[in-house]
Amino acid sequence: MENGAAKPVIVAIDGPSGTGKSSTSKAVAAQLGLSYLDTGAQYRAITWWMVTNGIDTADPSAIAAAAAKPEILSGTDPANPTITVDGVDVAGPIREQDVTAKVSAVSAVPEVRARITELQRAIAASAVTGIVVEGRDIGTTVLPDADLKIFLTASPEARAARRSGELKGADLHTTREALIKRDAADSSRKTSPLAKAGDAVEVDTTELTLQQVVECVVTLVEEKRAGK
Ligand SMILES: Nc1ncnc2c1ncn2[C@@H]1O[C@H](COP(=O)(O)OP(=O)(O)O)[C@@H](O)[C@H]1O
Ligand SMILES: Nc1ccn([C@@H]2O[C@H](COP(=O)(O)OP(=O)(O)O)[C@@H](O)[C@H]2O)c(=O)n1
Repeated sequence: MENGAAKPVIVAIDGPSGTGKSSTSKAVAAQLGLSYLDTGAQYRAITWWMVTNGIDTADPSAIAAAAAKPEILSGTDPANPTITVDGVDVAGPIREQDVTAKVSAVSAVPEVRARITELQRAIAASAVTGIVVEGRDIGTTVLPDADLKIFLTASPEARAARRSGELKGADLHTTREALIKRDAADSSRKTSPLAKAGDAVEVDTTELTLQQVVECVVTLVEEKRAGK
């Protein structure tokens, strides 16, 4: 590139819930001076808007008809990621149980995916040094030309234990069942399901600490940058 500026690096991190996507992506982006995008937060935000505005989330045609209405903005600083809908900070409400239970149905609607995918591509294209984008379909659909694709996995037991640790008072068995149900819905939808891209590096995080996962991904990014 001109003036010796490094080409922006695009990193896609996909995988099911509780595998460590958000924590890993934020840490990798901070360490490497890259932007960070939590695409799950965008799907949660549009779901929150549907619920708040009385849209029947069991009716795909009602969701499709409203999909263009909310304005969703994501702040991409890994030290302070933000999410607003029509100017309202929804970082807290989008993690509530009701939104979590409905997000798979809303995000399965093609009109919702088209809208959010367009936003994601625009954000990635404007990242000056590069970006770490985490979700379910980043390597397969949103950014198929990403420089590096990672697919994180972990046993359902480890994932449920991590999630129940976050949700105060959450029962391990109920959390595990809810995760498995959401994985199944996300993996079986027609449009852009949760899937590992053919050229993604799979990392099983069950027995790894967060720091080990971060080091592994940072090393892979540096190797890519060095042209290895
Ligand atoms: N390798 C790991 N070992 C133990 N706990 C982890 C690991 N990676 C992430 N966590 C913890 O598990 C929880 C879920 O991680 P998160 O990054 O939100 O996963 P995801 O984005 O894939 O749903 C968080 O509390 C996080 O601190
Ligand atoms: N790229 C993405 C990211 C999330 N999603 C949807 O958004 C939901 C919430 O994603 P999330 O990353 O916040 O999930 P958790 O890791 O918080 O469990 C997922 O269960 C999917 O239904 C998606 O369809 N595509």
